[in-house]
Amino acid sequence: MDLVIRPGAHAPSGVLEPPPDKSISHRALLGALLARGTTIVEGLSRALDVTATLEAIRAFGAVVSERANGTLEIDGPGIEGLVEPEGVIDVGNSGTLARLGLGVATLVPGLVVIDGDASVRRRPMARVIEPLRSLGAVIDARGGARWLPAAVRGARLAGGTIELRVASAQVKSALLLAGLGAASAVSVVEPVATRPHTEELLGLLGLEVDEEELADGRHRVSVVPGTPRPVERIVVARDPSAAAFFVVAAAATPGARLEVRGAYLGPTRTGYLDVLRRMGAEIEVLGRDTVIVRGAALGATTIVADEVPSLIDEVPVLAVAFAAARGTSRIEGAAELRVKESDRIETTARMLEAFGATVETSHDGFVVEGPTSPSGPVLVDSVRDHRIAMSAAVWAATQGIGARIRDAEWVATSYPGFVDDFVRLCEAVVRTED
Ligand SMILES: O=C(O)C1=C[C@@H](OP(=O)(O)O)[C@@H](O)[C@H](O)C1
Ligand SMILES: C=C(OP(=O)(O)O)C(=O)O
Repeated sequence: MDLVIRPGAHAPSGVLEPPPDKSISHRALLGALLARGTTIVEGLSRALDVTATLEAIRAFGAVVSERANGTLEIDGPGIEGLVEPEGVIDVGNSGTLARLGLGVATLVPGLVVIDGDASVRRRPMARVIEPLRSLGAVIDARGGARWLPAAVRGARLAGGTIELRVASAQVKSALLLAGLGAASAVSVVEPVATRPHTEELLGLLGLEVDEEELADGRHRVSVVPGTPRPVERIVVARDPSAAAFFVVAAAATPGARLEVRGAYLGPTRTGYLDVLRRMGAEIEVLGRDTVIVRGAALGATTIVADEVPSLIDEVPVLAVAFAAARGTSRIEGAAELRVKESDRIETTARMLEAFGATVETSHDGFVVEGPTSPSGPVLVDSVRDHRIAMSAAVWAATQGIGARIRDAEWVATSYPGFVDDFVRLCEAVVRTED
């Protein structure tokens, strides 16, 4: 489906309550699965990636019922009661479910086969499979244990310390979840701290989780194996990464004002706010979860490797801010972008070029010469990557130009209500075409 945006929209303004956080939603469901008893999950994301996790926990033995008010009541079998799924676990487009699912599968007695769509089949799995195997997991996968589909045979793992080369919350999470059934503690050392949602969940489930900042700047997290106790209620915070499309567009437009309410604002998720601040936008955080954005004429900046985990999913839309800013902006140390839903170094560059921007890519980042003054209409291929589609839509709106975004239905991967929020906040007139 193509999204056709008529000329005449404007930068987002008003109040945004972003959708529920995708990362936290995945964890809430896995927590409800691994704790034996009933958990109420409030405000779960309806993103397709999370729907895949909901199906997965059902296949592992959770019983899920939806209440009239939209909250979910989940009866989890607990680690001891996990069941061997009848069919393949289909992760769809979700790298998070693929990686965390490999960790959980080691706890399941019997065989678990995990597969996903064409994009997930291209994403690296050795980064999870190799360390799990080193703890005793029995896993095989396509291409010499590098790609999905993968097959896991439940086994009791040994404890130990794993030192990761890539900063990945997904890999860390897979190891911590698998560690729940290990013979002794599992520790993960990551080069830079990544999002802590699995650690937060395990703490909520009454498990012992330790964290330490090492002298060389790395971050160590350990979990002591144990039985999760059910949490009565998990309330999912709103998604700062979904908010980012509108926040960046407002920040890059002098005179625009946007208020975002209810978003998770933990330090590993808000790197993009720091970047926008140093580019000149006025960003104010009120209380625990409200952000007021006032747009400005932005100046150029450089994003360096250590910051990347705190804004990894926001890079396609931050690239729009780069293109709008005066001067040369760059991002480096971001090779991880090459192994997301698309190769986001190349696909972000193509998206910017469709608007007339000057971009040069490197192996681990790109450089953008701004400012760009796009004239419409523009044609952007989303390459079935939700974040490319949404970044292009908000940029077209800030410029008031017409745009056609191919395969825009993929926004539902993370933000099913995106088009509604876009139409309301940007006063956009849109139509969809098959
Ligand atoms: O753990 C998570 O929920 C996620 C971690 C990130 O991946 P990596 O940490 O593997 O880079 C991010 O890109 C993804 O959208 C969600
Ligand atoms: C990379 C993303 O998700 P995942 O890794 O779960 O597919 C994303 O949402 O941008």
